[in-house]
Amino acid sequence: MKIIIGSDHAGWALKKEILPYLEEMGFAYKDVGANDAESVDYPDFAKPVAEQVASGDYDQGILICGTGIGMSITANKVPGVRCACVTEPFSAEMARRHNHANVLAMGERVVGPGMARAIVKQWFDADFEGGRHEKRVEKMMEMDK
Ligand SMILES: O=C(CO)[C@H](O)[C@H](O)[C@H](O)COP(=O)(O)O
Repeated sequence: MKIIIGSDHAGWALKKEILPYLEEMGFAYKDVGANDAESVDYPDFAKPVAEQVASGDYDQGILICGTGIGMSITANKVPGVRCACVTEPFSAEMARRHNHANVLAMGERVVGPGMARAIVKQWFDADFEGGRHEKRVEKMMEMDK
């Protein structure tokens, strides 16, 4: 599992908490920044993460900003990306099992480090179920064409 992760200044501190957890889980990751709390623009980080997931260079992306919303709106503009902005583990699991989501967005101003770890665990523990969800995801992806 290859993961690409990015944040803006408002998600940087939470990203720092998540990176060692990814290592604990045995995942290789690439961090595209931000690298400190200096104010930056979230699309500058969401775009490269989303593009490199869409291209297949990475299996999954993680994006963290203040709320996760700006990151998710930006990521979902890239064809092939299914980004879910998640605030608790049940939605993380469902986003993977039903929506075949390939980018996780979270907000540092919304979830604490413990909740974020629980979200990340559920995200990577869950797999796409296929079946009745297959054609629904296909219908979504048709809109990228
Ligand atoms: O895009 C966002 C909201 O949808 C992110 O939460 C940003 O991190 C946030 O807008 C940054 O806010 P700031 O006041 O510039 O720190």
